[in-house]
Amino acid sequence: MNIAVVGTGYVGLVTGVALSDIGHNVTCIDIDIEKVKKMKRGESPIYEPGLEDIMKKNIEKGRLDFTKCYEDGLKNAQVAYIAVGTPEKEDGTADLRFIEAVAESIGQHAEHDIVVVTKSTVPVGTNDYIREIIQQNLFENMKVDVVSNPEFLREGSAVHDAFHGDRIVIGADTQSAADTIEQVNLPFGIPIYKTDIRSAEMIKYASNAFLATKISFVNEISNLCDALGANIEDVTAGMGMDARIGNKFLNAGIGYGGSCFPKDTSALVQLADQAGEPFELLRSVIKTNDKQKRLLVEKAKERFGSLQGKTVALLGLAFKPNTDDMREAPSITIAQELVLAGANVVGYDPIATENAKNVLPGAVTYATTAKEACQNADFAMILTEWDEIQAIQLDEYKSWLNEPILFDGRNCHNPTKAKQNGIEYHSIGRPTTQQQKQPATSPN
Ligand SMILES: NC(=O)c1ccc[n+]([C@@H]2O[C@H](COP(=O)([O-])OP(=O)(O)OC[C@H]3O[C@@H](n4cnc5c(N)ncnc54)[C@H](O)[C@@H]3O)[C@@H](O)[C@H]2O)c1
Ligand SMILES: O=c1ccn([C@@H]2O[C@H](COP(=O)(O)OP(=O)(O)O[C@H]3O[C@H](CO)[C@@H](O)[C@H](O)[C@H]3O)[C@@H](O)[C@H]2O)c(=O)[nH]1
Repeated sequence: MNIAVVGTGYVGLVTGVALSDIGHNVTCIDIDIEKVKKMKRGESPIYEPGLEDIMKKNIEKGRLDFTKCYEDGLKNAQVAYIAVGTPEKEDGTADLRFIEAVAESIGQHAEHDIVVVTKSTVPVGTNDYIREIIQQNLFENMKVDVVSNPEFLREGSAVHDAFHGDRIVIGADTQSAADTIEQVNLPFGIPIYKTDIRSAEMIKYASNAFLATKISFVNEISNLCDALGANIEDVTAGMGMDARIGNKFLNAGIGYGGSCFPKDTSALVQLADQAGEPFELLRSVIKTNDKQKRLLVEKAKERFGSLQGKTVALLGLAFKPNTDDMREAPSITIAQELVLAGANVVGYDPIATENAKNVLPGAVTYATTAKEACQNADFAMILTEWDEIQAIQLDEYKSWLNEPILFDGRNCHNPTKAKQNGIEYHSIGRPTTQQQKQPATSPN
């Protein structure tokens, strides 16, 4: 099938590349001309493991192309995917201005019947709005169907997820549109779930809100473990053995970040308010997450009294491993709090440093290796569990840091081993080594 994909960010580019890899002819449209030039050369503008190889392969096979021009991109397209950003507005609602612009452009340039598929995460009801905008902009009367096809890929494993996702959700209000998009996706061999448009839109928000809730829940439990002397890893291992709970997405840490959970939880809270059904649980999830992002700095302040003049190495800056994405990374809040407390902050990330420079406070300096970040630092904080950072041996910290003090926001190391290595080790929901704790006198 001939397909246009509008927007070539993390979702659009991966979608375009994956659709071309299963045999479709794909033209990706983006307004960013520099990006388009780069992609035409087979270079990915984002860091996503495995993406560039498949991209190059399909460009060479003549199935994948890039353009800035809607007219060219839509000329032969039977299907057009919308994959532009839906960032958070100041009031927490989803900003639909990129969606509106794309819908207008599709309406203005569509030359024949077309199925428009929304991959972007959009509030319930938005696909009706998209259809309206397209129809208002059409030159002649042609058939435009809209389909909600939310995306569930995770950054860092986006290529794997595109080919091995758990489900493909297709929300349509005509059988023919649903069938067309089912046909497009059949070669992936992923289970397809068909429903109506509004339910499909809601599945996306509900899924992200549920996953965010799981993380805030486990973070609250980890803080209780800290206070009561239990170990969060043993607790989640025991919880996860219950098939109804499941053992995934139970890692306590420094809060969720990224381009999706923070904005999508806020958007759903706003949507719920507008619908007259306030979502108090989700409000608490967000509040817990904001608190959790500050936890490591609170622990450091408790340990040192004052952080004035202390040098801190931040290891890992991206919101999760295997991505260069810094959107809503907990490292932003942590670096801000540390700078505010008078600390000298040295950051290191294997991939995200250039993006970090745009969002971290100007006072932060950057190292090119973890070792360089730690040398002359009074303590280190692990913020992103990159393989490379997890692989740093405890005795290396001991030789690099001024004092062997480590705050591990991702529970990468074993507290017992840290103690054996003479490291003062603070982590999330697990015993701190080399510090006296008062035993609780009564469980009540
Ligand atoms: N990033 C993820 O992991 C992820 C996963 C699932 C769903 N989503 C959702 O997918 C959508 C896209 O997210 P993203 O992270 O890929 O966004 P992104 O910001 O990385 O990319 C958006 C792209 O759209 C382009 N663009 C903007 N306006 C345009 C226009 N008028 N015409 C053509 N191109 C235009 C931009 O230049 C940019 O390249 C969002 O709604 C997001 O919530 C994201
Ligand atoms: O047990 C866990 C799992 C994740 N996280 C954090 O949660 C955030 C999000 O992680 P993850 O979900 O792996 O990455 P994303 O790329 O943001 O993917 C989420 O957001 C996407 C955009 O909507 C969806 O498509 C995906 O299904 C959904 O997992 C990161 O900060 C992680 O560190 C935890 O703290 N503990």
